[in-house]
Amino acid sequence: MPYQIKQNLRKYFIMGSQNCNDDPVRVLESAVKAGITAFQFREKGEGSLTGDAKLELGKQLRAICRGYHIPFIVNDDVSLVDTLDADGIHVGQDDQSVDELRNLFPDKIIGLSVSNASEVAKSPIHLVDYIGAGPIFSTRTKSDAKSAVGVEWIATLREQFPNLPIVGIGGITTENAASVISKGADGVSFISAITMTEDIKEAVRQL
Ligand SMILES: Cc1ncc(COP(=O)(O)OP(=O)(O)O)c(N)n1
Ligand SMILES: Cc1nc(C(=O)O)sc1CCOP(=O)(O)O
Ligand SMILES: [Mg+2]
Repeated sequence: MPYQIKQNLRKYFIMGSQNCNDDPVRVLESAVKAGITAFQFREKGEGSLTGDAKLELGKQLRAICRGYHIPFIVNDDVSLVDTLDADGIHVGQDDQSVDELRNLFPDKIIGLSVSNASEVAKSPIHLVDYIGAGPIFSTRTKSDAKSAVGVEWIATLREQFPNLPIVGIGGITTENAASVISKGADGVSFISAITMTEDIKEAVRQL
């Protein structure tokens, strides 16, 4: 794996066309130029693309990440991993199992969401490359998001897993990102902090 996962989690941008008011290709280009360290293609939810249109957008976004040497991770959609030659996949508790994914993709990055202790207890944490912890703050971006768990969830995970790469997610903004890092996260992941800002360069700098 050519990436140093902890460093690459530092400013982890997630996005699909449904999140963007502007052209998603331009949004990602601005974000990578501004210094994001990883990208997740999450074409999901109301207004999202499907079929060939999703694939075509994925190809364009994948090419941008390749050009800037940042990991391109797909959300949920296992079929896209090989088709887009993604660097990895992010799944949640209700998606394809990590055990199956690790068998399918021994050398890819696998990220898993965990929101509470019981999810941790039933997850094969030893098989994943990083965990997404959240929602740390309340979010309006994901309609089925759980209730906010707060920054203490990061501290709890860090105590239990001193070396595991951890990224916070959910409601993370330029104002609160530092509080997530201060509790032990390796990085922050965010959608609206970039897709809803007027100034992507400045938002990435502050994040
Ligand atoms: C980095 C990161 N963390 C958590 C999630 C959420 O994944 P999931 O619970 O599977 O929800 P969806 O994103 O699939 O709606 C994530 N995508 N990325
Ligand atoms: C995709 C996603 N997953 C979450 C989780 O808690 O697992 S919260 C979330 C949405 C993050 O968007 P924003 O940065 O705009 O709040
Ligand atoms: Mg999922």
